[in-house]
Amino acid sequence: MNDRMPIIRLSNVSANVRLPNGDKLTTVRNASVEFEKGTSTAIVGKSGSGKTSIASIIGLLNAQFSGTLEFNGESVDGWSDARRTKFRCAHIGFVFQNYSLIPHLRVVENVALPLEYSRKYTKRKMHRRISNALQSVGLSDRASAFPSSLSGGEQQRVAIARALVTGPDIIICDEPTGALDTETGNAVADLLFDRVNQDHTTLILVTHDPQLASKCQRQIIMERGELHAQNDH
Ligand SMILES: Nc1ncnc2c1ncn2[C@@H]1O[C@H](COP(=O)(O)OP(=O)(O)OP(=O)(O)O)[C@@H](O)[C@H]1O
Repeated sequence: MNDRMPIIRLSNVSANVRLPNGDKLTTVRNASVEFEKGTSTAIVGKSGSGKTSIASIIGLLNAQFSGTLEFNGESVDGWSDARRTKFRCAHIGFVFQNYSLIPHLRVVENVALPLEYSRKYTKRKMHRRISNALQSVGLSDRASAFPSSLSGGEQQRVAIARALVTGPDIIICDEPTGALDTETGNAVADLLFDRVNQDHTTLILVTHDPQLASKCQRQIIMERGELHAQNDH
């Protein structure tokens, strides 16, 4: 891996969706941005400005876009679904606003999912990684619980454990604290920033919350699908 190269680079990325009435809506318009390894970036902007859309593209959850997306200088153009999934499992942790936990799986089984998809861990290594991930979010004692018996903050911490369990280079969070009270939200945010500070993880945070955004090294504003740099500090 070349350290001088941005870990993520978007060049002229645009995306459209087709509305039920047949009209075309541009969700991301000509976005060009780079993310350096070990940095934190907030993507802020009004509801409907395209934040989730661009996060989904960067997280390889949506392949329907034009322009170029590169990881460590390699374009994902032409990657098969299998290649995208493999890369996502190995390198990207995604935290969704609504937690997206599987309700009929216990906490431990939810956290195990990315390890199972990647198929490269022995049972023993999986067990160790899951224990460490649950410990890091303070939920070791809830491993056997089902998501419905947990509070919102606990469910979001499980979602973060699931995103962290593979030791990803990149964490993308879509409103990770949106459903949480301030104190719980701060605790969840601390977990994410710890990864940036301790492991040089690259954090991309989609948020409405100016206080959370201000904890990031850089803020980018989205307006009607366009990205605008805000500040670097
Ligand atoms: N699959 C889809 N079908 C129709 N419209 C869509 C679809 N996906 C996104 N949109 C529209 O595209 C625009 C951008 O949506 P997006 O979810 O990216 O915005 P956002 O900034 O994340 O909003 P929020 O802060 O409310 O989550 C919105 O107007 C949304 O309604």
